[in-house]
Parts: sequence; C-alpha cells; structure tokens
Amino acid sequence: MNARRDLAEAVRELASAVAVTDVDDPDLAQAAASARELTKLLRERQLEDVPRTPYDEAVGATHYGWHLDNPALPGLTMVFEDGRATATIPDGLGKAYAGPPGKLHGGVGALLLDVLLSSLVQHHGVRAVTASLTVDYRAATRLDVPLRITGDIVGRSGRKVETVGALWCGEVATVEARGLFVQVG
Ligand SMILES: CCCCCCCCCCCCCCCC(=O)SCCNC(=O)CCNC(=O)[C@H](O)C(C)(C)COP(=O)(O)OP(=O)(O)OC[C@H]1O[C@@H](n2cnc3c(N)ncnc32)[C@H](O)[C@@H]1OP(=O)(O)O
Repeated sequence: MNARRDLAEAVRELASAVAVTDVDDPDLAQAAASARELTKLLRERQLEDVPRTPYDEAVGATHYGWHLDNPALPGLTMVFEDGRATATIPDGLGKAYAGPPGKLHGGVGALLLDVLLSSLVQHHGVRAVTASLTVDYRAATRLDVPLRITGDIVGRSGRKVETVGALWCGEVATVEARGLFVQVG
C-alpha cells in the first residue's frame, strides 16, 4: 500500500474510533490537539482536487479503484468479470458510517451501489451520469462485517443504460438498486 492510501485508511479507522470513543475529556482534548497538528502538517502542501483514478481507466479493465485515497468516503475496489461488477469490503464499514444504531446508514449503501453501477457502465465504454437511482432497503446492513456488492447491466436503449445491483451481507441482499445512466458527451 502506498503512503497516501495508508494515511487515508488510518484516518477512516480514526473516524470510527472517534465516533464511539468513551475516553475522558482530557484525553479527548489531547486527541483534538494532535488531530489539529496533523491537519496543519498536511495543509503545508495541498492539491487542487482529490487524486483519483480517471474514470476512463475503468474501460475494459479487470479492476477499478474509486476514491481509495479519500478518507471521507469508503474507498471501493471493483472487479469486472463476464460483464458484471463485484466489490468486497472484507472488514465491512466502521461505526463512522452508522445510521440506525449499529447499522449502516442507508445513504452509504446507495452511494456504494451508485459507485459500482456507474463504474460498470463506464467499464463498458459508455460515458454516462446517473439519471435515476431507485433503492430498496430489504434488511438492515450490519457494521464491521464483510460486505459484497454486485451489479449488472440489464438493458440498453439509445443513450440509456439500465442496471441492477445489490449490497450483500452474507447471503442476504440488504439493499437493492436499479440505476438508470444516461450517456453524456
Ligand atoms: C455530473 C456531471 C459530470 C459530467 C462529466 C461526464 C463524465 C462522465 C464520466 C463518469 C462520471 C461518473 C458519474 C458517477 C455517478 C454520479 O455521481 S453522476 C452525478 C449525479 N448525476 C448528475 O449530476 C446528472 C444530472 N442530470 C443531468 O445531467 C441530465 O438530466 C441527464 C441525466 C444527462 C439527462 O439530460 P439530457 O442529456 O438532456 O437527456 P434527456 O433527453 O433529458 O434524457 C435522455 C433519456 O433519458 C431519460 N431520462 C433522463 N433522466 C431521467 C430520469 N431521472 N428518470 C428516468 N428517465 C430519465 C429521458 O426520458 C430520455 O429518454 P428517451 O426519451 O431517450 O427514451
């Protein structure tokens, strides 16, 4: 793992630790001061935008990584095989992504599905944006357990590409989505 990616992962771990820490106020104050010191160090040199793998690199690729270096988002590595996309999150998502107590926020599930489905469309060489994403929450998604995401293209007409996907917790599809992507440019 490169240094930038390692830092992003460390900050994700930190966010989940902060979200549920129960240490005393002096320790919280010390942690806040340390965090601000780090922010100061990292602001010494800043880029214009978040570094990311260009979408074009998903075209025909076997793997594609999304926002792996951005700690504010759950980075995702996708695998494309036989026209479909899958991704696994081996350690699951931490408590920083909680919605209902102990469970994943629904918007994060929708985000992951949008990322996977849009990347799948791009993988097939179609430059497209999300026009519509319909999400069904079938069961609560647990935190800190392995997750899997799958996606398929189910139709194409003119500029429109229809997709379906699911977020899996074990054998249970906890979130299902239908995404409509419209070709641009
Ligand atoms: C953000 C900009 C970046 C630009 C750089 C591009 C870079 C590409 C690289 C990949 C990028 C990654 C993307 C990641 C995934 C996001 O996060 S994308 C961000 C979220 N999405 C957006 O911001 C999209 C905003 N919406 C739009 O730009 C426009 O509404 C759209 C979707 C391009 C459509 O507008 P349009 O080109 O004028 O097309 P329009 O004629 O209205 O519709 C075409 C067809 O789609 C249907 N349609 C359109 N919208 C809908 C809808 N909501 N429901 C049902 N049908 C619909 C129409 O009925 C029509 O159907 P037909 O009549 O052909 O049968």
